[in-house]
Amino acid sequence: MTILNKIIETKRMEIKSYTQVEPSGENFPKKEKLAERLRKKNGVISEIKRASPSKGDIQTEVDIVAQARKYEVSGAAAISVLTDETYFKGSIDDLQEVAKNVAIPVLCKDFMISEIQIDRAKNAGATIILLIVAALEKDELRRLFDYAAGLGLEVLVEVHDEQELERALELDAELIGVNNRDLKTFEVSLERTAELAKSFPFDGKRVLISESGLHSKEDAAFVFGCGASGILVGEALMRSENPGVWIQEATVREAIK
Ligand SMILES: O=C(O)c1ccccc1NCC(=O)[C@H](O)[C@H](O)COP(=O)(O)O
Repeated sequence: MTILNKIIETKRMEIKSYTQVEPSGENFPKKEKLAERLRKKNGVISEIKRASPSKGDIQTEVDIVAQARKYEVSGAAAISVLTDETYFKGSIDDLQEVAKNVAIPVLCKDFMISEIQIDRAKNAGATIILLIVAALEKDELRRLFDYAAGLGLEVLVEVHDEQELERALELDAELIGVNNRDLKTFEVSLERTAELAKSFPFDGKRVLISESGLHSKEDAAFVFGCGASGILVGEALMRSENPGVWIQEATVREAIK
């Protein structure tokens, strides 16, 4: 069984205990659309990642609000918050804390298989959700994509190969993420972004986001050079002594489109 299958199996169990989502009543700072931000200027989607299946604990005791503020003031395009508890030690409360305290787009990074998770994400202040093509049947993907869009959320559709890219394009997704991490072996290769960029329709509407395994400004330059408008970075920022400098160095050559 792959790690993705294992996570989805756990998720199916977990969501059984989710009850109807009551509106939180929170007033979240208004946020721009990520797609619009990335069309204007390449950027870093900066992640709050306490732990992961591939790396174990990364920074479990992090002050997430302080970390999110560092990302925001350094010019991050958006903040991604891992909300999965079992494998990533995150929570929906982490998401809500971040969304209350920043005015840039916030991605709920989880393994979505049901509308109730999307309701929870929206209620906790997310402006973007993730849908992983490999985790969903065709009709489920369409249903969840339309549901999120109907709530005014942006959807980052994650792909790993050509067939999945075709499915993302069938949805007319604007935010398409290429995950450089093989979820079967955990092997990371930025060549995955380079390969899929060859068949990516750079039409001014869709934006390509390179996800995972980016550790240096050279890595960032490589995928931006392939046509990516955004990079999604977790571990490198969480381990960095100065994540703000990391973000600025990764985007310095990308300032003008
Ligand atoms: O990070 C993992 O080990 C992982 C394993 C299985 C499924 C998903 C996983 N990560 C989720 C992510 O998408 C990453 O957190 C994100 O792309 C950032 O990656 P990185 O910069 O390599 O921390």
